[in-house]
Amino acid sequence: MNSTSVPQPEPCNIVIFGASGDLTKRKLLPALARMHHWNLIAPNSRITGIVRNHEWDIDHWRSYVHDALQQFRPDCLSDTAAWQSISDMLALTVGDLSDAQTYTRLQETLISADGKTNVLFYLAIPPEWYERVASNLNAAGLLNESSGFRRIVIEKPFGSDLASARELNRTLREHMKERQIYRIDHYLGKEGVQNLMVFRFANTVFEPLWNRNYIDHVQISVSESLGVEYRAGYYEKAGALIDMIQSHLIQVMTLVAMESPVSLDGDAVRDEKVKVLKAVRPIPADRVSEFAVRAQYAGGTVEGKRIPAYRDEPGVDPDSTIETFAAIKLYIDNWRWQDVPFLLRTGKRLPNRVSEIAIRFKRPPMNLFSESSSQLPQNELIFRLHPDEGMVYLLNAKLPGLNDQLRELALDAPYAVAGADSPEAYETLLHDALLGQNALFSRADEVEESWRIVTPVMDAWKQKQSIRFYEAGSWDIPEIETMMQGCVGCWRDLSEHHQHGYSKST
Ligand SMILES: NC(=O)C1=CN([C@@H]2O[C@H](COP(=O)(O)OP(=O)(O)OC[C@H]3O[C@@H](n4cnc5c(N)ncnc54)[C@H](OP(=O)(O)O)[C@@H]3O)[C@@H](O)[C@H]2O)C=CC1
Ligand SMILES: O=C1O[C@H](COP(=O)(O)O)[C@@H](O)[C@H](O)[C@H]1O
Repeated sequence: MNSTSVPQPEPCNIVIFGASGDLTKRKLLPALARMHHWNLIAPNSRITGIVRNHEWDIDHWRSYVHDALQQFRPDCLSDTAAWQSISDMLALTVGDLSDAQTYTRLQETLISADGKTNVLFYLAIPPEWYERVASNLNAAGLLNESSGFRRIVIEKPFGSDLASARELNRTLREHMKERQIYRIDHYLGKEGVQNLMVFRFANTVFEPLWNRNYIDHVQISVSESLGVEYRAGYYEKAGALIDMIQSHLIQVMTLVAMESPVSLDGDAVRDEKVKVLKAVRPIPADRVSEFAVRAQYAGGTVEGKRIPAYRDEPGVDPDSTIETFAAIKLYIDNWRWQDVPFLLRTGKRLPNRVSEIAIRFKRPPMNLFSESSSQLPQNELIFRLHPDEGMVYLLNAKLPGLNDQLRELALDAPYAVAGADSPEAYETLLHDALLGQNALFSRADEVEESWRIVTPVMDAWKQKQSIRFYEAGSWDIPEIETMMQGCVGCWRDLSEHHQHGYSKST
């Protein structure tokens, strides 16, 4: 990354609640180490871990951080001086989240620089603790901004339905202002997702086509080969609809659909996203099966490995009807998008890991080349997020030679720039949170609207005592094809050979 043009945030106390947890180890510590590497953590900053295990002391915390980096970011340890400087930033507070003393002790660890005491609280803890921790922080005076900024980062899930999300937002705002709350959605930190906004609003070429006159439909797909891993407890309550669609996929959809914001200011961007969400047509409660499909993986083979059924995974109810695959069709009732389907799908234990956003254009009004092809393949613009980031534009061209045959031409533009080191989503988002830039974080009303959109589907699925299965490692979910009725072509084929955008999804 070219860090010379990237602003360095002010010195800050970065306080991690849940320092001994999985998210801290796999995502936060590696991200902080990389930010340190790029000089994006100001000297005189401090990283304070909060743990409840009284056997931990500062040496234990230091060696824990070292081990985490060894495992997930060994490059950040190659320079002894760099590690020493990270190690010098570390501080530890031991105490339970429910104990007022924990917050008093934390207060004592905070350091000031340049006359300010800035604090970013990262709540890497079970969500049922968010309200209580916010209340305890407030009671201890730790959210008062008289000596510097006080911001709080929380992780999804933001509630478990519309009512609980509203209640969470209401309670958090009893203790702090909305602008102090950073609801993280790591999809918004992905380079490929941010590129969507740049592509749309820094170019003139496609924006005139970006509407119902030219676009037939939009497909947003996140296919994972992994299963639920160690998170069955959480997943059994969430399922694919809430885990991925209610948050990440709907967020991505808003960036595809929104109008140009008046600026990149957080509220300017989020105002436009909320307008999209508010325009999403409610799914009729009695017709959910036309708009949404769910399934659960049975045993099978993924990437050459035998995989047990979801119901046989540790921590999963043997009769579980939780979906590991979900697809949903949404319409945005506004001038630009009237009657253009937005098709969102995601699942675990599918054949491979592919994420992409595909904009499928309408067919030409007539086919001059009918002798050589009965139906022209449709033009398609694909933003790839995984396995590699980039854009592909699928066009029809002439097959070279003395014939009038056509071929599909893929203008393939990888996103990576030789030698460039792209930031991970958590690096981008932590950097933004330290700078006070909240455009890539979800606002309360966005979260609530997303819950509103999925509520009829959640309700309908809760009432059903059965679920259909797909073999792990397969796309054997034919029901999703009926969602494509009226659309040009089929779902895109995400299998290995096609993932670079060369697919002929007729
Ligand atoms: N892990 C991930 O990839 C993702 C996580 N999230 C969200 O991030 C948050 C953290 O998740 P994750 O790291 O996986 O969870 P873990 O269960 O691995 O970690 C939870 C942390 O909270 C601490 N904790 C729990 N109760 C208390 C208490 N009473 N007092 C002090 N500390 C306490 C735990 O301490 P102890 O070690 O002592 O138990 C542990 O450090 C959750 O909200 C989750 O939904 C969101 C997306 C992805
Ligand atoms: O938030 C989550 O995202 C991951 C998928 O993220 P990706 O960046 O690997 O595409 C998903 O596996 C997990 O279940 C979900 O909670």
